Amino acid sequence: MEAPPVAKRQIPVIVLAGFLGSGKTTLLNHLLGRSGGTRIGAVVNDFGSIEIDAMSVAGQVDSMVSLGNGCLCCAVDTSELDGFLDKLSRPAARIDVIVIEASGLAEPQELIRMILASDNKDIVYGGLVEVVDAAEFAATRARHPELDRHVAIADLVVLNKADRIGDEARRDLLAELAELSPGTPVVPASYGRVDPELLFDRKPREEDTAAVRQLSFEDLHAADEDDSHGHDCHDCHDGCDHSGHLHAAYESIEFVSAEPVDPRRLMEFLDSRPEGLYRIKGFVYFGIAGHKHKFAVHAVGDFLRFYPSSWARAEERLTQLVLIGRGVDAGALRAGLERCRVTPGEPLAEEHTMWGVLRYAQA
Ligand SMILES: Nc1nc2c(ncn2[C@@H]2O[C@H](COP(=O)(O)OP(=O)(O)OP(=O)(O)O)[C@@H](O)[C@H]2O)c(=O)[nH]1
Repeated sequence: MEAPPVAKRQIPVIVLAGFLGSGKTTLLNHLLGRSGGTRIGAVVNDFGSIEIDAMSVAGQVDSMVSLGNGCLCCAVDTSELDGFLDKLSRPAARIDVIVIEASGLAEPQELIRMILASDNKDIVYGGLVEVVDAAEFAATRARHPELDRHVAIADLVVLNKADRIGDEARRDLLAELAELSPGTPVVPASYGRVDPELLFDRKPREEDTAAVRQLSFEDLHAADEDDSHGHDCHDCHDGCDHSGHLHAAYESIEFVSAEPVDPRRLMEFLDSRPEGLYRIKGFVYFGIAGHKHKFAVHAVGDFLRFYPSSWARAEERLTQLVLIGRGVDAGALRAGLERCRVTPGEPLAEEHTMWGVLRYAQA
């Protein structure tokens, strides 16, 4: 008798969602660092056209496709996402699990719908992980009741930034989340440090031979560069209705400067940021003696941190910022950032002007 055909294992596709700044990239980087022998393919969706998330993940994984400038959740049809999933599920990529990091304004149910509608037989929907910012959840939920729905459909809720709240707030939040999504596991975590086994089966690490080398970002990317262009909702003339989407009311403002940025002027800008400007992320180059390294910057609501790190060899010294907010005056914000630029011929500020920045620095 002929043996029954062995079912081909399908690659689970996990959606990693959560509101702006909740800690999705941090969690994804944690997973990538702790994946053992499991090869993770990542799809990263930045809201702004400067791909800050993609840059923050790229160093950790080489099997990644990146989609900037708009929410993947409102791609008109599924072919764009299918293209990404096809690349990552090619046998040569030897990927075990695919994680889609949604933009902080994406509608997870739309992404799930797209995965379920995919023609790709090599993949299977692997669940929704919703990251919740423990410190901001109450305020965010009040502004965006839609978030309740995201939590309700999650398969796993990560109550992130647990380090920023006390025991009582934690108990209250756990009770609230249990009410929103009865029966769904909720895992408190700091800096996204969850056990990867909660999301996928981890394989023991193989020896790093050429044969099992991860596909390089370029391998995947260069094959079809055009595929990496996102569908920008702001330019959407397809008649699809995104008005109920979280991102409908938000806009992103980008700033790039090859000239160094003046630390005092930047701190003045940051200290006076308007309330509607919920999220700032990117990298800053101050160029001041003793502080020439790369400063990642993150603002989430009132929270502000700089993270000094090294520039990659030959990396261009650039300041690249994405600001995301609603009801903000984009022109005024752009003008404010322009004032931070050190103009050609202007002497660089002295070292002590970095103090304002260093107060918010975290190693
Ligand atoms: N205190 C604290 N900060 C955290 C934690 N997790 C993430 N952060 C910080 O929160 C900020 C935002 O984290 P990201 O991982 O970039 O958040 P994100 O959800 O990917 O952000 P968007 O892509 O803009 O929606 C960064 O400054 C992180 O270092 C945590 O558990 N505790």
